[in-house]
Amino acid sequence: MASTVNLKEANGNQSSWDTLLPDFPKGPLCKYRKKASFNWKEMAVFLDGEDIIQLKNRIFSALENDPFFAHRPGEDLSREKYQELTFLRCKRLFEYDFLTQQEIIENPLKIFNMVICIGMYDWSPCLQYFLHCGVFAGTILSASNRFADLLGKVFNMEIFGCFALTELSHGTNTKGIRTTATFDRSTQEFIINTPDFEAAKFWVGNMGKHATHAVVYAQLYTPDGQCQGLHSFIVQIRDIKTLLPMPGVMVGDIGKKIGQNGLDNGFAMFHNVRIPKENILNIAGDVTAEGKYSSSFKDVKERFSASLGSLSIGRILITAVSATNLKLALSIAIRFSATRHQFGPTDEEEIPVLEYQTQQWRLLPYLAAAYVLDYFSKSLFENFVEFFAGLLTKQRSQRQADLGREIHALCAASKPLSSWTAQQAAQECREACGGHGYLAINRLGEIRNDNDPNCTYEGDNNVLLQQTSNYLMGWMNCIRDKVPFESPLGTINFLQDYHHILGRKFTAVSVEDCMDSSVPLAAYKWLVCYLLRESDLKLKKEKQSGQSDFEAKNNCQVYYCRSLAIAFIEQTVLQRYHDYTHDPNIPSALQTVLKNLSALYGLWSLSKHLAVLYQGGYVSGEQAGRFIQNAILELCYRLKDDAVALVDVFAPPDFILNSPIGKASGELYKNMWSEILQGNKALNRPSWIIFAK
Ligand SMILES: CCCCCCCCCCCCCCCCCCCCCCCC(=O)SCCNC(=O)CCNC(=O)[C@H](O)C(C)(C)COP(=O)(O)OP(=O)(O)OC[C@H]1O[C@@H](n2cnc3c(N)ncnc32)[C@H](O)[C@@H]1OP(=O)(O)O
Ligand SMILES: Cc1cc2nc3c(=O)[nH]c(=O)nc-3n(C[C@H](O)[C@H](O)[C@H](O)COP(=O)(O)OP(=O)(O)OC[C@H]3O[C@@H](n4cnc5c(N)ncnc54)[C@H](O)[C@@H]3O)c2cc1C
Repeated sequence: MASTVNLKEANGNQSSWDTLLPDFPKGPLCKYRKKASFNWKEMAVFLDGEDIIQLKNRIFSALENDPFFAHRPGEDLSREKYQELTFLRCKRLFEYDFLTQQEIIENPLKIFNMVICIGMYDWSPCLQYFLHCGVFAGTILSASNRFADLLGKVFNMEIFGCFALTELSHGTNTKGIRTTATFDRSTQEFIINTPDFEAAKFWVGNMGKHATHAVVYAQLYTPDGQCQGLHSFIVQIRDIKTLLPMPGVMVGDIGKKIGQNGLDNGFAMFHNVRIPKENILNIAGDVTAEGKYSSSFKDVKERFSASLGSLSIGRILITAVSATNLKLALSIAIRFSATRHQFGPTDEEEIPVLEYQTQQWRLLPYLAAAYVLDYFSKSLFENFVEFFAGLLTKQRSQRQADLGREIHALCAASKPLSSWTAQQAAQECREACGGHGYLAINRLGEIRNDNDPNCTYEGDNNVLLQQTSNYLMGWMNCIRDKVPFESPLGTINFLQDYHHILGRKFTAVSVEDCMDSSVPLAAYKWLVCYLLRESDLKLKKEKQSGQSDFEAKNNCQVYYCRSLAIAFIEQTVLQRYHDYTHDPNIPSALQTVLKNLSALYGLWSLSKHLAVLYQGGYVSGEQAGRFIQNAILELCYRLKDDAVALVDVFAPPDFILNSPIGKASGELYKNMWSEILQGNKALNRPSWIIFAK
């Protein structure tokens, strides 16, 4: 299957790369930089293109030169101050107006990169900004063009928006949402009600302190008393000038979280709040003036998916956000590992900890994952852009519907894969930096805590994976009946070969044989088919033993459907990266390192499934497992001299990375020491000490 992100010409030469990407300061990292097998600037230009690098430079330099974004070493901000600063920063982002509408239309990847650049600095202002003008405004935009006036106010920041789906007692289970919107024919209004406090909107980003308007999800009731299912409505929750709650609205802040504390997450209850009929976002359906429900979707299920369709972009971006956290954590841990010397072959000579096999094995597969997931999130974003264009032009073709389902199935698994990978990596990076990794100024704790909710919001990871396995299981009838099938993005097309693939075996006879990503890719195809077959058999067995559909499905998750969804997304992510890195147009100087990254990611991910590969008979004997393990170690070894250059490609400037041990100079101790001493309280005498006389 061809990937959608075009291979970008790494055109230009050293001098044009130098203009875009200045050299790093000289220092202890030079030793590794000299050993790299490729030019990091060529790689950066190849991966992003000059246009995107210019955008990144523009954003990074604006933040660095703006006093609102200044770092304050040693200062512990209170939550309230942090929320205030976040809001002021968010306002500044509007003033910068980094991208014009035209630029976004010409290259939608620019908005994607903008999310990442701002998030690299701090996720709180980034999420605040994009919840308002991405999630809130994007949901409205995809519904209808009758809200042009309101959208104008969004982009002028005259109003401030949030996206209110979750309630205190239901989140992932959106069918359990209990807020109601009842149509009143006599006034042509909807009446929004919260039945009790357990149905209060809860967790809503921007709602705690700032939002004036919310997209509120509620069960729509027509005057005949019928519930027409989940729909979304624009509801004003605070006065635009005073920020006092609107009549009938109780709104507040939910308090301190584990991370992302600049963002104000809030709750709201509605008591007979009246909104004009026009405020329904008629994505799934609408109500006539007489109170009749109408929908262009033929069944309840389709309506349900349409009303939740806007969640896909969030999940794709969370895939990218998590990959970004992976990059941040690795930039710090790899630069640290290349400059931190401990132990050595003799008493006189200490070696960088990156030279230890264990350190390489702990970090370098995550480095490969950062490259692979970054590429995947971009390519999936581009798939989404195609889908979104269809949505805006009201396409109702079968392809459009199938594309929506496929993107949903992909991002419902790529979000878990990416967020979990980043979460585990952040912890590994923290430990890989020893005690210094635990010092807050080095930022690994913040990265870990800010990444954490990526595993939960926009749908809990474990529950979302069920969407992907449901999608895959849905193809079983075609597979069994040998009916030809394909999907718009082609991600399931290989399943047509299901019967053949199941007969295949692992054929590598040496470690060298395993060094290309085609080896894990072939194994993954077998694994997906095997887990699909086993999940299908297990489901049948559960049903035959008298379990209800609900119970049967639940009893098929662990070791079956859950593993299936994970194997499928790992396979898909790897397939895209394999195709990308094996394209003959890749500049020759970059080919080897990119292929090594692809092979390492594939083998390392696959190695977590070794038990199932043996269990199902795809591999047998002692040697096969050994080959895979040794190939992983060999690839880590081959990549270790490239590791610093590989993080140089994606690490943001020092100001943005904001970690003394991760600075580009590699002056690990000088940087830490000066940061500690800059802290205004480092040498203070405590004011509270009173010694006994
Ligand atoms: C040219 C310009 C282009 C520009 C492009 C646009 C750019 C815009 C930029 C925007 C920037 C945005 C920046 C965002 C920044 C990123 C960070 C985001 C930070 C987020 C903060 C947090 C926000 C939130 O958390 S909001 C709350 C989110 N809540 C959830 O996600 C709830 C999760 N639960 C669910 O979605 C569902 O209930 C689910 C999926 C668990 C299903 O539940 P259930 O079991 O009850 O249903 P099923 O029976 O399985 O489903 C029925 C049917 O529907 C299908 N379906 C469900 N969901 C979807 C969907 N989203 N899309 C499509 N289809 C769906 C499901 O597959 C079933 O279909 P079948 O065919 O019957 O199987
Ligand atoms: C920082 C943050 C910001 C947020 N921002 C917003 C926002 O702006 N707007 C908004 O509307 N919401 C927001 N949310 C809410 C978020 O979308 C929900 O928390 C999320 O969808 C998970 O739902 P839940 O909390 O109800 O978890 P639950 O669905 O109750 O899950 C609890 C546990 O039960 C397990 N579980 C549940 N169902 C099943 C099942 N069928 N099978 C197996 N296991 C199951 C889950 O795996 C999980 O471990 C935010 C949340 C956070 C943490």
